[in-house]
Amino acid sequence: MKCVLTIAGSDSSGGAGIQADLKTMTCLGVFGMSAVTALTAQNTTGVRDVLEATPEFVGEQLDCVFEDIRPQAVKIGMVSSAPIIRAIGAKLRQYEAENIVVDPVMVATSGSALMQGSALTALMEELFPLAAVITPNIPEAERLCGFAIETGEDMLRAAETIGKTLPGAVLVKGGHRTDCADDLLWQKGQASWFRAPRVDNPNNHGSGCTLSSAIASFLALGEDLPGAVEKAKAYITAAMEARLDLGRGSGPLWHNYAIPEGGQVGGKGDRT
Ligand SMILES: Nc1ncnc2c1ncn2[C@@H]1O[C@H](COP(=O)(O)OP(=O)(O)O)[C@@H](O)[C@H]1O
Ligand SMILES: Cc1ncc(COP(=O)(O)O)c(N)n1
Repeated sequence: MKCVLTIAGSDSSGGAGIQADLKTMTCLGVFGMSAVTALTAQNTTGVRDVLEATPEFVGEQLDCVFEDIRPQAVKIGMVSSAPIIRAIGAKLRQYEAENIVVDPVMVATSGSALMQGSALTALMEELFPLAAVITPNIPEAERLCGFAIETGEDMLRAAETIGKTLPGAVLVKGGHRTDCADDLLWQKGQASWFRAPRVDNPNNHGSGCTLSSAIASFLALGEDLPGAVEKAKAYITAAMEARLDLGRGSGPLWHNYAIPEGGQVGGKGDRT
């Protein structure tokens, strides 16, 4: 069994954060584990409140996981403060964690800030150097490269600018474009596009969380990075095409689209 750890925030509405990560991992056939950095009181319309874990408690969760069940990949999502980020960096170095995917979550789709302003420098200094890949969306990539991104050409320049500062790779996600949903991977000086038509579905709550945990899952299963991105992209496109429509705001994806209606176990079981 391949095991994957998510280090992220909890989303009470179940579509993003830890909940999206564990659903994704389960659907992709790996054993999911979690270290919770913060509780959020949120739903599809927005984030109402955030309660951070202490850095010490985040560290304790990581000790418990690594001392017992070693993950073959780690996904990092919402990490809201510099002390929490430093605690995570120290533990991941101590345990020589591998296949680390960092989703630099800054602002929720609904517009609420999920990271303190002062935490970005810590994220860049402590966690980016450990990452096999970082996965900024367009607004996050704009903050990292310092210029506006509108076209594919801009994405290429941004990926190159950000990629040059990293030992690992960068995947600039195209979910915020209006003409397509193409993502761009920049790895070792080489660019690869992962293209997909835009799915006409306003429900994209948790799409970045889902993509990054799918990449981590496929890395744990033995794919190389381009292979993991390709399979993760196919998974998220299908989960979006399944057109779940829940909540009053931007709703969640249907992670379980490949599981038969009624569930895999029990569900519509025949009773004779
Ligand atoms: N409407 C859409 N149609 C198809 N793919 C999409 C759509 N919106 C987002 N995606 C894909 O979802 C993934 C997450 O991207 P994005 O929504 O930009 O991340 P974030 O949630 O961090 O803002 C990417 O692979 C992106 O291309
Ligand atoms: C706890 C938590 N983590 C991350 C996100 C970002 O979600 P999205 O993928 O929609 O940007 C979120 N809304 N809540």
